[in-house]
Amino acid sequence: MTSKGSEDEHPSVTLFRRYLRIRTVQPKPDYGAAVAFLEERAHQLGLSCQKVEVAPGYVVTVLTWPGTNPSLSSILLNSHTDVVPVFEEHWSHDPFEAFKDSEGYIYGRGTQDMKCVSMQYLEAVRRLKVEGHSFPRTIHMTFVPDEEIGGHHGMELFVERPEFRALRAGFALDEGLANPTDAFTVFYSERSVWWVRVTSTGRPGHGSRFIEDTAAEKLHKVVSSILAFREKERQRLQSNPHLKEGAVTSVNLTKLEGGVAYNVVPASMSAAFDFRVAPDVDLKAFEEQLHAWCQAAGEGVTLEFAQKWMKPRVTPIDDSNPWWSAFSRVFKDMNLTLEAEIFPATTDSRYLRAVGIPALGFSPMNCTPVLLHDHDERLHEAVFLRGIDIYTQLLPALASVPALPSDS
Ligand SMILES: CSCC[C@H](NC=O)C(=O)O
Ligand SMILES: [Zn+2]
Ligand SMILES: [Zn+2]
Repeated sequence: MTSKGSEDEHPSVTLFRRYLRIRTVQPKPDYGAAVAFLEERAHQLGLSCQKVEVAPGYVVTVLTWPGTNPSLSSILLNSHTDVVPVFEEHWSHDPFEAFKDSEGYIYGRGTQDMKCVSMQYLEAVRRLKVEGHSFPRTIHMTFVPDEEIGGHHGMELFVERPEFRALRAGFALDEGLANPTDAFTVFYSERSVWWVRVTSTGRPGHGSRFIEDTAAEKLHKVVSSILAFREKERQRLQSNPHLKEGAVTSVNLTKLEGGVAYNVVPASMSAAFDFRVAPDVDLKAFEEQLHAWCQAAGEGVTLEFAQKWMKPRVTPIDDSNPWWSAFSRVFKDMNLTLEAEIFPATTDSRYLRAVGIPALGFSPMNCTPVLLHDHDERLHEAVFLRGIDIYTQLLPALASVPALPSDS
């Protein structure tokens, strides 16, 4: 049993565990320490390192391995540096110690989401460089802040910057999810996040009376309509084995607010919903449906958006897309099974796809339960190391895709 790394530990695993110990945990991530760590890696690997401060205190770090043909567009390997908070009392080990048990499981916040991927990119590049390879296309590794709370101080701003355009990204890889089976999952689109607050107003009065037109009754109607829709989508998913989670629209009631006392009927109450809208849904019609449910509940029921993504995009997964052909060919050649899905939640890939860059979400973790944002998030060191092998095959294939019409 070891918790700190031992003589015979693979150096890539030791590096991964060092990165896990940096507390880039929301809501107060230590971004400075992460950037310093990445600068050190750039130095070690002989890569240039650019720091782009997209908002005060929010730095995007870009490590670049130049290709031999600068006229070609580049490959962007993206990962976020922040991680979500923990409920420490529910963890078997300190989530920021990077404890490794006797079987080789590494426990820690970010082991799956997504410090593993950041280190796998770096270690694959290191290995390829050491072996003396070079490829036509430039490879940029971007390490972005703020993803876990929406990327509004990260990728959303970065894609608008001249420094981003100067990267000339032709294709991007970003995060995916673990797969508990022997197969790997790749994500070619994602659902649109809509956070909706419904506010209902009505007549107040004494809690002992049958007051007409109360805020609570009307809010109840809206909640019922939305939860009935939820059930319909749930059934649709459950009854069709070909449908995966990302292909239907989900919604959860996540907050109920209002009221001041047991015996005072409040004049206002609200409910908050987290919608994830499937990419084939007509968003205009869906918004009209939401308004219709509010209207049907009565007077004085309104809705507002805290998040409203309106640019769903799908990266083609057929041979019309040369990036897909190169990506999927590697899995065929390695005899690995790949399952293509729509990402059920939200990642920074949406910003990349929205500015026209084809992007695939991929975190090389098979035979691994999905534990992102969960207690005891962990990854087996062998799965982590296998991921480096996979990128060591993927990067040459992607960075050698011949010139495309979009390159000129
Ligand atoms: C509105 S942005 C929220 C982003 C977050 N991403 C990862 O978990 C998510 O809830 O999907
Ligand atoms: Zn993530
Ligand atoms: Zn996350």
